[in-house]
Amino acid sequence: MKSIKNITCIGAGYVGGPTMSVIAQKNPEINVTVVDLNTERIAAWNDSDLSKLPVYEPGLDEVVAEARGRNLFFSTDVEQAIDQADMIFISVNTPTKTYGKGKGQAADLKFIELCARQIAAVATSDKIVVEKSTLPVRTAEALKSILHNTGNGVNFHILSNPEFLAEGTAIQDLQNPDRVLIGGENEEAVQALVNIYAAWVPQENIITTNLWSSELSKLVANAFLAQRVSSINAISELCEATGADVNEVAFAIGKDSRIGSKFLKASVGFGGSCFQKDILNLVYIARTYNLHKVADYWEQVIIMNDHQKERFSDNIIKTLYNTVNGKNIAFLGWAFKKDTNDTRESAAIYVADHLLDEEAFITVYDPKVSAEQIYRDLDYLGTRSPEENRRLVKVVNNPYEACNKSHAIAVLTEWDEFKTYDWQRIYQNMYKPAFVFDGRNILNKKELTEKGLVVYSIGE
Ligand SMILES: NC(=O)c1ccc[n+]([C@@H]2O[C@H](COP(=O)([O-])OP(=O)(O)OC[C@H]3O[C@@H](n4cnc5c(N)ncnc54)[C@H](O)[C@@H]3O)[C@@H](O)[C@H]2O)c1
Ligand SMILES: O=c1ccn([C@@H]2O[C@H](COP(=O)(O)OP(=O)(O)O[C@H]3O[C@H](CO)[C@@H](O)[C@H](O)[C@H]3O)[C@@H](O)[C@H]2O)c(=O)[nH]1
Repeated sequence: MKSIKNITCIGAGYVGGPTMSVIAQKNPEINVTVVDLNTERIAAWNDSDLSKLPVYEPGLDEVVAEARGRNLFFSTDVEQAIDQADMIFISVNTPTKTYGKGKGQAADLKFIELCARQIAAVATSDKIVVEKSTLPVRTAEALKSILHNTGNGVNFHILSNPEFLAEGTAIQDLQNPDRVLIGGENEEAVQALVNIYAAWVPQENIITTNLWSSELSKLVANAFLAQRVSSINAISELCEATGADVNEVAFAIGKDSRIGSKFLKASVGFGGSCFQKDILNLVYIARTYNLHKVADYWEQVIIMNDHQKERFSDNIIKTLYNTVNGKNIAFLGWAFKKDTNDTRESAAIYVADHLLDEEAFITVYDPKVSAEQIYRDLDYLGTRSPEENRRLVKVVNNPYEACNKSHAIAVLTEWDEFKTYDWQRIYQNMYKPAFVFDGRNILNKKELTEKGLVVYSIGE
């Protein structure tokens, strides 16, 4: 197989953009073109002002500055990029289906299929097609079927190469991955992709498996990670009932090297575009194989997460004397975790929706999320009219303004800056008792209590 000179990635989102930037940075001799149908997104990737990149990730601007225009290109010309490429990554979205069979659980593969059909229609030379998107196990079979039936004599090899980066630490994760996973049948094709990663990843961290193990491992990794969060969140409720402290319990059990200390932070519930979607997908797959006990087991991870979000907003309502009607609740944070502008499935959306049902007024401050995005998230739920969402929810650029004249503050994202605020000043400008609900256990409860605030944390 000839060496790879041109890579194309279809999908310039949270995965395609950062992943290809790092591949281009580490392989200056390979031309990497990232294409997307979304012209606005591509324009933002090409913006000379690096603060306008469509994805906020610490360190991403530097990588883009180094590679863009040299061997990293962003374009809307999907067909040309497909035709030129030796290797094509498919990194498009695979959301949960919102219609038809499998609605609410199965992954919607229409974007993936569209890519395969477009590759089949355009390709005039042999290609390696890499599944970068997270996909149900055995999706490669469907891709093969579409690509191998073009009748135009072009050969396709399909690889699975799931991405394990976490948002907020994407560049660090990409530059120093715990492992790179490559699944495939054709040894030369596998080796071609190994070579690309070997430019910076030690060989022992590049794992090769069969296609199905690779596809399934991605879903399983997310299920295991999310399961740890739901497990500690389940224990947080028991801590609140018994006088134990979940932070102490997590620390104590995490010291056992068999358990480990990571991913044991109790919270208002996990969010993000992946955990829920991928577990629902795993549950759906298990059910299609009639493995109902397996499906029920993993479904509990989601059930517990929904319960945790609901418990958080219920506690706010209960503490505020059983009504938040007409009261001002300040939200610190809207993103699903710190250091990202991504809000997909953020716990903040569901907590807000619950409080708005109770006719609270909410003022949101998030250092990276725009007002348009916050309203889009609420409108998407369809619980109330867009006008009503705008009447009840205000978005501000200053945290002190958000907290001013509030009856309660809810911390929904663990942004570092929240810890360094002048909490005395915040206290002075709030209605009393001045309640704080720390959904991330990041604030210094003792200090805030001394200043007069009444602080509720998770699992304490
Ligand atoms: N976000 C993460 O942290 C993360 C991490 C690992 C894996 N994943 C997986 O990676 C995949 C992509 O996730 P994402 O967060 O980057 O999604 P995203 O929505 O940010 O980006 C997907 C992009 O693909 C584009 N697209 C869709 N169909 C297209 C087509 N036919 N031609 C050209 N462009 C097209 C969309 O316009 C969009 O910009 C998903 O399967 C996801 O599960 C995501
Ligand atoms: O101890 C913890 C750890 C995480 N979270 C929450 O869990 C969610 C997910 O966090 P994280 O996993 O750090 O971010 P993601 O970007 O969603 O990354 C996950 O999902 C990606 C998409 O598939 C995978 O690539 C990553 O490996 C996997 O960590 C966030 O809301 C976090 O606040 C907690 O509440 N407690």
